[in-house]
Amino acid sequence: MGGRITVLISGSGSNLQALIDAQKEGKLANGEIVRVISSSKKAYGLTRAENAGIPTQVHSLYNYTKELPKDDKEGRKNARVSFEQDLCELILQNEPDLIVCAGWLLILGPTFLANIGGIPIINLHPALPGAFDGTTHAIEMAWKRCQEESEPLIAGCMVHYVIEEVDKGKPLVVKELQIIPGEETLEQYEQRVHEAEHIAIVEGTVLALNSNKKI
Ligand SMILES: Nc1nc2c(c(=O)[nH]1)N[C@@H](CN(C=O)c1ccc(C(=O)N[C@@H](CCC(=O)O)C(=O)O)cc1)CN2
Ligand SMILES: NCC(=O)N[C@@H]1O[C@H](COP(=O)([O-])[O-])[C@@H](O)[C@H]1O
Repeated sequence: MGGRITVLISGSGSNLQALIDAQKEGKLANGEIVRVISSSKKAYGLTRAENAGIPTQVHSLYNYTKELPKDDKEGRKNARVSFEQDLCELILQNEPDLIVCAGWLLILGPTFLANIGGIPIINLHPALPGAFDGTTHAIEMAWKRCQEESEPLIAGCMVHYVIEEVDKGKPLVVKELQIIPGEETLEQYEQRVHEAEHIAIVEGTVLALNSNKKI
């Protein structure tokens, strides 16, 4: 039962907090968050993890690229490979059974996916399958599309398995939300999405842990 979970974040960590709270309340299928890794040293999610007594680590791509000229494409490509190799080593230290991207704002490239030892990875995305894939601005894009088209839009969020093609992995949890043009501000819709995300991230993590056990 259960499983060791490493959570990847980049920002405020409200979805990490939902996982921490679920673990405390015994609602994470006996899963244990063993480490939180942030791509940004400024991420408030680091504070949330530290407050919960969870080991943290900052792993910043900037540290690998800051000395490189902006137009050094080859150098930046090699730096990203090194970043991903080191990220794999970092994660594998904790021998997790599951990796959860909870607002991790970097694409996990082939180097990472080839060296992570087949550990399942799931991601939270604030859009429905096939809508606004590959973006970090899906909430705003969905709301604006609805206003522009002046038609109700079914949007929402999902938790999906991570594969090389961004946001194209098999969905685990889908939460649909209807946006009515002119009925709510972007901020109000965003709040509804985040509320749905906080439920979806826990449901998706539990499903992934239980699916692991079947192997
Ligand atoms: N191989 C995969 N990697 C990631 C996936 C995935 O499905 N497959 N999900 C993403 C999360 N995500 C959307 O849900 C996402 C994250 C980041 C980006 C992106 O374009 N990142 C840029 C940097 C953007 C920035 O710095 O603002 C980049 O990595 O160069 C798109 C979608 C997690 N990774
Ligand atoms: N494409 C990835 C993406 O847009 N992820 C989004 O980042 C936010 C993280 O919030 P949090 O740091 O408060 O958990 C969430 O809205 C999540 O869906």
